[in-house]
Amino acid sequence: MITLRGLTKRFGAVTAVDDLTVDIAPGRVTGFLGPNGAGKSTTMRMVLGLDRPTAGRALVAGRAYRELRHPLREVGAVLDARAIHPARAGRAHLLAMARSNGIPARRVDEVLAVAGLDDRAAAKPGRTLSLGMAQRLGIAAALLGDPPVLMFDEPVNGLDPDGVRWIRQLTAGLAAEGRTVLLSSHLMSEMEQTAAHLVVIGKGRLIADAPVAEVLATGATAAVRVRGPHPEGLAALAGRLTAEGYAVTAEGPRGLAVTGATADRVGDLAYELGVPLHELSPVAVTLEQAFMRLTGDAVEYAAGGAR
Ligand SMILES: Nc1ncnc2c1ncn2[C@@H]1O[C@H](COP(=O)(O)OP(=O)(O)OP(=O)(O)O)[C@@H](O)[C@H]1O
Repeated sequence: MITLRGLTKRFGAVTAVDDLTVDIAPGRVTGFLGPNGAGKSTTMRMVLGLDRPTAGRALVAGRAYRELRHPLREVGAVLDARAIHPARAGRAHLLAMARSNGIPARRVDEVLAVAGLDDRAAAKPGRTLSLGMAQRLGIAAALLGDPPVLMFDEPVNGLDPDGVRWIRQLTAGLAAEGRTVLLSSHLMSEMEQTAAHLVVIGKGRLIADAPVAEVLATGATAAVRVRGPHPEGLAALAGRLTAEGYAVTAEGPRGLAVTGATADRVGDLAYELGVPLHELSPVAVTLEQAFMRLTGDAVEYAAGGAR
């Protein structure tokens, strides 16, 4: 279990993480979603004691990282797969880690096997590893202490389809063993098949904490297209919808696009107002749109922007 309570981190004028309170439960893969700059990495760094919270707490199994007696056995993480020793071979790196943490050397072979690194790959110096191989080595290191809590920052970044499939199977297996598994991503589509539960943040704030299906449903029912023969009737309907807090845009004189409302609600209001409709259809939104809608004005960098 990872417990965040009022977790806040400021860097000068920038509030990277803003009063985040959420529990990351064991036994399922939780996707940690948010646009670039949302504060995902900073949150993970605070869980690992690499950044100190400005306020609030980040706990693993009820304790701050620095209070953990055997940190490697409590939480494993890959924050930056490329942060590996350039000259040292993977196996030597893992052996050194094991030795300094009182973990038996045979565990190195176990985690290399789980990570799908054969003897040849494990003998290569870090700088010669592909990103996919470096990811696997990072994951092997995270698993070394057999920890009940695992955190991977953007684990799918730069992986080929086989690598993506492998990450999915691995993380599902780790969760099925009862571990807490937190994976960050800025892509909703990526998490759809990987995570069971989503924690969505934007500008450091919690936006959603719900099962994947629920988050998707929020987006999928959120747009409705309306057509009717009488522009004045549609204008009245648009006024009523706006008054109820829905976003309405005109699509020509005889059409409306309504965001945030269900087709049922729009249909009921049209009936109440006596406005005839010729079309009332939920608009299928893509996962990315559902995500953008959720994060809304919380997007710090527009799509296709910097970083
Ligand atoms: N050491 C730092 N000093 C100053 N600002 C920082 C520092 N680390 C992060 N930030 C800022 O905090 C905000 C959150 O960054 P963070 O890296 O946690 O977001 P993220 O959701 O992980 O995004 P990304 O996927 O792009 O890494 C950003 O505005 C970032 O510029």
